[in-house]
Amino acid sequence: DDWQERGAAVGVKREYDAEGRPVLKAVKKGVKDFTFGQTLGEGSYSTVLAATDRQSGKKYAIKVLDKRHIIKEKKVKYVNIEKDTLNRLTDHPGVVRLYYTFQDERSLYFVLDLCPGGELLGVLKRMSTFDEECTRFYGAQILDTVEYMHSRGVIHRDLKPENLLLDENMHIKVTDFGTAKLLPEKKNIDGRRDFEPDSNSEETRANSFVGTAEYVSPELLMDKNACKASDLWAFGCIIYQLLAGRPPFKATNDYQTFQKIINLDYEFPRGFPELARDLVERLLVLDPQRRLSLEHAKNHPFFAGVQWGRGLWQQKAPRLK
Ligand SMILES: Nc1ncnc2c1ncn2[C@@H]1O[C@H](COP(=O)(O)OP(=O)(O)OP(=O)(O)O)[C@@H](O)[C@H]1O
Ligand SMILES: O=C(O)[C@@H]1CCC(=O)N(CCc2ccc(Cl)cc2)[C@H]1c1ccccc1Cl
Repeated sequence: DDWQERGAAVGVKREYDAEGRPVLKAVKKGVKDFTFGQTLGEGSYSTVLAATDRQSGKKYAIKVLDKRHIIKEKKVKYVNIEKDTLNRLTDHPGVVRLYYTFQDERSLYFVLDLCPGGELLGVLKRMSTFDEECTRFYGAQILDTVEYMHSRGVIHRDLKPENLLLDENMHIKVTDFGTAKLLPEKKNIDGRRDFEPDSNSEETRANSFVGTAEYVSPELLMDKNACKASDLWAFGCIIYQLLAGRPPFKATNDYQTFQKIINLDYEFPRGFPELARDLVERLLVLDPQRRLSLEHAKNHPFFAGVQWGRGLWQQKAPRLK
């Protein structure tokens, strides 16, 4: 249907003019502030559309969620987790930025960074495998972003090439935070916000969410709790997949994939680069306590020469060959 017909500027602020008469001022964006373009993709509960802010001309991706469907499928919790997580991850180039949210009677709207490069999975499928230089660049951008998320008390829990989008410079943008784990915030006396250290606290145990079979960590399968190291396990699977063209643990059904994971049943294809193999072997460790930490992964020889921090995000993405 015509998107223009929907919704209205939803937030209003009551102000008073010189004569004390109430003036209603639209303070937020609404559907009418955007011109909607092509459908970029569909999720289980969402449609993502390209859109242009009519006033600034800036292009965005707007994720539209159908309220009735979300309520029917009991996914209201995920909507709030996605919003709260995106509101916590506001200043890193590797995270899809949430600019506005608004709603109308039928839908919720998330105005996000537009990622014209699509999913890293799509690029990998077209290339079949990445060479070491591309794997190093994209691996470093992913790791840099995971470090930022963890520093903000966010465990992604579903890292995979489908959730790694590419922006107009073919740089990484991590997305899909509806299933993230938000570590509780500690109240500091000086108002600084930091987060409880990663703990296998009771509530994590209670979590029923399991990520995508090929990337789920053994600890999540064995005793239900995800920790920051679970994202490093998924990272190891992604590095393997970029170089091998397929994930390390892949079977005909999820149950058999889980069996391979808990038995660490995988092998490297012939010709898999030695340094990358060493990195993957130190990440795909069953015991999360013995798994390579994020800091050690950044310092692994495979990433020798990588400029971490701002420099990583200013350089040109390597040509995918
Ligand atoms: N910011 C974005 N820019 C460009 N394309 C996007 C953006 N966000 C999502 N997409 C595309 O839209 C599709 C739907 O994304 P969405 O996050 O709504 O659902 P999903 O997470 O892929 O599916 P599910 O909800 O079932 O996990 C994705 O496949 C993705 O390719
Ligand atoms: O948390 C917020 O930012 C507001 C608060 C006010 C509000 O009503 N909403 C929508 C709440 C909501 C969530 C899920 C469904 Cl299915 C319906 C309504 C929230 C909201 C508005 C727009 C987009 C997302 C959300 Cl969660």
